[in-house]
Amino acid sequence: MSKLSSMLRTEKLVKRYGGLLVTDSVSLDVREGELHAIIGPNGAGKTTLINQLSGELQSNSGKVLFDGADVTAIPIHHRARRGLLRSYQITSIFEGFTVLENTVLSAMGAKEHAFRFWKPMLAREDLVATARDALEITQLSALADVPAAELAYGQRRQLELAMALAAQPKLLLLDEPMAGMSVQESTGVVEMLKRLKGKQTILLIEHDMNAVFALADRITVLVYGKAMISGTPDEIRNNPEVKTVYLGDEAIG
Ligand SMILES: Nc1ncnc2c1ncn2[C@@H]1O[C@H](COP(=O)(O)OP(=O)(O)OP(=O)(O)O)[C@@H](O)[C@H]1O
Repeated sequence: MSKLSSMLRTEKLVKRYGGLLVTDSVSLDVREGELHAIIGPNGAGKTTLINQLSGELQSNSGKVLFDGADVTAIPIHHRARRGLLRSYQITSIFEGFTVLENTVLSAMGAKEHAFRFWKPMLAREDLVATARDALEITQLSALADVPAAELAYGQRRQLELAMALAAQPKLLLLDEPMAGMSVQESTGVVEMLKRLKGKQTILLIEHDMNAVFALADRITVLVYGKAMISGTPDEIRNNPEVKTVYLGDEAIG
């Protein structure tokens, strides 16, 4: 696949709640290798759209095409198994297991039906190597042997990301990965995403405009459920319609 090919595409995707059209015929294109951000004012429909992509919500009409296949009717866990993964969708963290063990479990779950071929977890060198890479990217290596129960909030969120990466998804859906984090922890996530850029296809929803404009290869602006425009950060920043939407909000970019 070339870099410009689509990893995820939607065609005229629709979600209605009664008379309320929350996703209004959205056609989106996330290319292989890019970090694509979705921004939009509160209530624009970002969370609804990501739920439709992950499979948590069924769409009323339209299509979700992932890695060349139509996954519109495919349930959430099967989408994840094909490599369309949302970070918090990872099996919950096992409190008594260490950071490394939790991450190895996630790597294992992605490769085979977990526990089917049970062996001592840390004897699986291939999985341990994958897990250690994920811990390095998320800067959790120093905490590898710490039980999950002892992690602070921000570190748990980092562990979720590490576990998501260890599952080696083809596309990672990240819904506000910095929410609830301290400034220092958020900076850590931005740095991590910079390191991942180009290596991992990511669809990011994030309210922090500075982070979005610093990170994204392309941005789609969602307004009242419609994809108003997709483009590079510069194209979005200089678009008069986008400026109008964000008028009164802090300056974007
Ligand atoms: N289950 C539901 N039933 C009815 N209306 C809903 C439901 N879920 C969301 N909505 C409505 O759909 C619209 C879009 O909501 P959504 O949470 O997707 O927006 P958002 O862009 O993620 O917002 P925010 O930036 O505030 O998180 C809102 O008007 C919301 O009230």
